[in-house]
Amino acid sequence: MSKHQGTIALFGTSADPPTCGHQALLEGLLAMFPKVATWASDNPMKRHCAPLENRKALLATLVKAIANPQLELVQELSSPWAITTLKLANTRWPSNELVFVVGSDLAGQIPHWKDARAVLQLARLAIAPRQGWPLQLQQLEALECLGGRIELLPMQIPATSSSEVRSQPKPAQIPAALWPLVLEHNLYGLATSP
Ligand SMILES: Nc1ncnc2c1ncn2[C@@H]1O[C@H](COP(=O)(O)OP(=O)(O)OP(=O)(O)O)[C@@H](O)[C@H]1O
Ligand SMILES: O=C(O)c1ccc[n+]([C@@H]2O[C@H](COP(=O)([O-])O)[C@@H](O)[C@H]2O)c1
Repeated sequence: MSKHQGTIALFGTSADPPTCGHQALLEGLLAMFPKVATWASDNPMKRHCAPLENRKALLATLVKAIANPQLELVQELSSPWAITTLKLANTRWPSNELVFVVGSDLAGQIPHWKDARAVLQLARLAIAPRQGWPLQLQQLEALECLGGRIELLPMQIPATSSSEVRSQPKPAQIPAALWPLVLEHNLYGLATSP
């Protein structure tokens, strides 16, 4: 029996915009978990560029392009607060084990999230490696001190970042399937980039 049988991987993202890194992360999760749920959310620690409606549409397009029945956009889970998302997810899937997935750049900030201890109680935490953000022992210890049950995901994800795409056009970091929407709504200045 696979150790992840019955587990649902939860992956929330600002998706401002989704990059090839988000795509690789979702595809990596699909190889490991029987079900993956994703949604676009606002982040209380960030100022977003595109409205949530546009970011949701971009992520929905990426999900459609990945075309795997194990992957679902569950936008109803969207909240700036992980605690709210996890309460909704537990109500929706009361019998499944839940794993909240983040990149290693977020490991250090999770103890400062709203109701961090409760967040770590409601789901296990899976950490995907992000290039340039090596996990530090103190970060893992701080999470474990709060009751975190942590899994490190063996994945290789390209070093893309949404903020890099926003600060300078980086067409190669945008998944091919997103281009029609990006051009239609003239998002991120990419319509006019060379
Ligand atoms: N290239 C990547 N490698 C590993 N993890 C990633 C990568 N891109 C995003 N993530 C993870 O995916 C989740 C959603 O990230 P988000 O949508 O904020 O993208 P981002 O590139 O980090 O955005 P920004 O640059 O605006 O901070 C976070 O948990 C983040 O750590
Ligand atoms: O709960 C919090 O305090 C909190 C603070 C920052 C980020 N989050 C969540 O972290 C996930 C990833 O956010 P982001 O912006 O890195 O894509 C997303 O689901 C956010 O709602 C949650």
